[in-house]
Amino acid sequence: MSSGPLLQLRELDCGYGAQSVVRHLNLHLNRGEIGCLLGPSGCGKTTTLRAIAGFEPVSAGEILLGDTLISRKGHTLAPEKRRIGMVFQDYALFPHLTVAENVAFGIRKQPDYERTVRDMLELVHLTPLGKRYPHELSGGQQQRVALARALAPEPELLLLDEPFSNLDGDLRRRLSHEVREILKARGTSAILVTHDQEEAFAVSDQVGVFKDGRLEQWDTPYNLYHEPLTPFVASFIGQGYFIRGQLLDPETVQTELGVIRGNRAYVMPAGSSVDVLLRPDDIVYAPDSPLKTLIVGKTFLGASTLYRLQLPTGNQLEGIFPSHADFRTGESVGIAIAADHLVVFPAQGSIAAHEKFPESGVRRYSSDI
Ligand SMILES: Nc1ncnc2c1ncn2[C@@H]1O[C@H](COP(=O)(O)OP(=O)(O)OP(=O)(O)O)[C@@H](O)[C@H]1O
Repeated sequence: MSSGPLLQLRELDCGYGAQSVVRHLNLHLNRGEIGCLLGPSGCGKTTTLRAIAGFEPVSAGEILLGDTLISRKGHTLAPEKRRIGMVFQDYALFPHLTVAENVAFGIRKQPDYERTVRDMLELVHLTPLGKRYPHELSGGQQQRVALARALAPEPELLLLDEPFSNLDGDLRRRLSHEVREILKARGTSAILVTHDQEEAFAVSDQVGVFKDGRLEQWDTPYNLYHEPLTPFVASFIGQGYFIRGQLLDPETVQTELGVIRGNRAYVMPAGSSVDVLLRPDDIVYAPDSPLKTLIVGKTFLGASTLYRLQLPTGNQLEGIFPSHADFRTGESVGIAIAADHLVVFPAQGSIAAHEKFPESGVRRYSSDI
């Protein structure tokens, strides 16, 4: 299999009629990779997916699949000519066809289609259920049939639109891992749309975080968490708090927790007021540390415990400690900061800051809350 970009979106604009939804979108997906479009409701994920599938025209920019230009303004290659498969949230199986007939639907004209159907059913672990009808299957089984049906014609790219959102907790997690394994085993490239971060991270190699029709960052899950490029990505991905600090030099910040030194250099002038991102795993239990905090909340998570910690100023943070170290609310504990991926942004309210925080798993200045 050749590597290199399979899908390229260049300066893409698309929407509905005169309404522009997605603007200046650039991304590329290499062959064999799984990408994900992640973001709050209404930010344009499904619109982008539909443009890739060929269901919506584009108003500027272009989409390439391999070397073929499949969309640009005034030209939309028909969906059935794109070699792109789709899996939908509601499975969209044909109710009057059996499982095997559903899987065979797009390949019936191929001479050895029966063998392909058998292989596909085996791939998705549904061999014994080939003669059943969709209404005789669970939600997870129906989604596996939809996956087998989409993979049977060997698409170059598979698009999955919120494929697990009708399934609940545990099944959702299991099926998302299973789908990743199946796609990886076949080397199938895919783009998944979801608003569930855990699912995005479990399935994808690259994740794009959308905000208001713009892609803020297209990156690995690790980089999105540890090296967010914008305050929105920092707050949308993961949990944590922003605390106020002052940049001492490109890698060092003075905060109420003392001096924090990271491994990234910031180009803002020394003395700049900054917001420092502290995630729960940046705060470590350190019994001998002079830095003491008061435990004001506690959530037992099994292997670890998430503590809400109050600083002497009244500001709060969250810290995640191994659950062997068990403390009660009201106790004082020593902490240290292990934020080698130091993430800072111009302080909100300062001249350099221009971002708003519309929603977040990350909060700022917790004493304000
Ligand atoms: N058929 C349509 N006609 C006009 N506007 C639409 C249409 N479909 C979606 N929109 C609008 O386009 C914007 C983006 O919608 P889209 O479905 O792409 O968002 P999304 O990120 O997939 O959201 P969600 O997670 O809720 O599915 C929204 O403002 C939505 O109201």
